[in-house]
Amino acid sequence: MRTLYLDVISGISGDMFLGALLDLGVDLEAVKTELAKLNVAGYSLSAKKTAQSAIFGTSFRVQLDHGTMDTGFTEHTHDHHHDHDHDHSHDATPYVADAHEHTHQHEHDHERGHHHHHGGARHYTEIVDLIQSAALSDYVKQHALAIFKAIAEAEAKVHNVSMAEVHFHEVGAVDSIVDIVGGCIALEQLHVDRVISSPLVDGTGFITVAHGKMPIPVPAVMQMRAGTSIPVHQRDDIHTELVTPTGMGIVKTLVTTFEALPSNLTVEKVGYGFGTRDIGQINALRVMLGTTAPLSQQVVETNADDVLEMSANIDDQSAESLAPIIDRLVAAGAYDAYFEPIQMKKNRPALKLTVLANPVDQAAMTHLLLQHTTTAGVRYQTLHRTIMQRHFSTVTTEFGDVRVKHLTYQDIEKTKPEFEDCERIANTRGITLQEVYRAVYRQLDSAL
Ligand SMILES: O=C([S-])c1cc(C(=O)S)c[n+]([C@@H]2O[C@H](COP(=O)(O)O)[C@@H](O)[C@H]2O)c1
Ligand code: NI
Repeated sequence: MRTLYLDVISGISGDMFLGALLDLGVDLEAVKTELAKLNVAGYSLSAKKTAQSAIFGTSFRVQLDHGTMDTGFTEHTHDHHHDHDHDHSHDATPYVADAHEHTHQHEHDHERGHHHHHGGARHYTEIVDLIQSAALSDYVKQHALAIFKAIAEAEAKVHNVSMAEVHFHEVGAVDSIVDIVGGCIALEQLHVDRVISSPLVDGTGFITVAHGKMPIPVPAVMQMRAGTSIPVHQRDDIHTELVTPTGMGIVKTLVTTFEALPSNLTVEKVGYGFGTRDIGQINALRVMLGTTAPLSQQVVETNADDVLEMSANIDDQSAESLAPIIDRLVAAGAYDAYFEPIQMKKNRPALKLTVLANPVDQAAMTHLLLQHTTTAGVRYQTLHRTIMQRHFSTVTTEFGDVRVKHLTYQDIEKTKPEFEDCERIANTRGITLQEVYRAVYRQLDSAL
């Protein structure tokens, strides 16, 4: 299963997220090509390879063209570094107050005595239309819309307005659209099956935006935590915002579990997406891209371990809608998952779902169980077990290479050709599975 792990060492914003994915190798030109399918113009993107604390990563920025914003307004050029860089007090995001009350504090406007106008503001509903009508993939549309919805719901609640009244003013609108839609495009290109995250880190204190001083976590971020158990650790030595509303919207929508880097994840790549502000330490979102090999193909060096057994009795869900949970649990790393027919209270024929998993995956498995079944609770017990050590070798036969599993316990040894390899060869060569097995054992015997 292809996994993206967010290591939120110093917060997360929209451009840190996209920067980190670009750092993993996503092609910026390909992202630009997809973004061009949106009816948004007047911006350019840059992704610079740069260093912080001698660590190289990617600094991704959205730059609005001078006087060519898609809004038709030609007020100012704004190189928009909203993440972690609010000294200029430019509130870039969801903006909900009456436009005429909002005085833009950007220096260009101050110099020219401009009152910021919001003729270019985009309502949440317009952004939804913009995304829905674009020729983007369903994956990108669904995920981007879900992120915008999470942010707009939080903004609506914080400012006590309806969703339809939430609007993103011109700079913030382009920036958020590019960060969010671009992030989803990048994610699709990485073919990620799941996104998991470390607990989040935010700062403390207050930041100044156009509306005044906002407590950290900023209200929209705090609101998005309502009804969730998203873990956030606040650093009392960092007095600025590290998690922006866009960053939290991305996390809330995409992340399925918050946990330490899974022990069975084979990390293929590490990427860093930089924020702009100097926070006295590396200011980056670190991401790891990796895969979890099927359990039967993992090396085991021990003869004993603990296994978590989880179960739930279910009497009110159709067999049809229950069945997919097994594949989801196994894809997320469960050793096994299965149903047993049972008889429940009120004479109801029902199913008992049992999951065997690594104890470190308890949170992830629980989340999947509660999300995809009707059960209101899950039972746990930790079991001790004896297991055979497991190693692998590759045997070359006249039909092709076959992986072989070697199991050992004290004086006991077992050897088993990998079923998937034998099955593939049997199918492509038009021979029986037995013929492939025999060819493998001939090679093993001749090596003795
Ligand atoms: O403009 C508004 S209404 C606004 C509200 C909030 C709330 O938390 S409510 C926060 N902000 C700040 O704007 C910038 C940009 O955020 P991005 O999500 O675009 O990265 C950030 O400092 C927010 O805290 C603005
Ligand atoms: Ni403004």
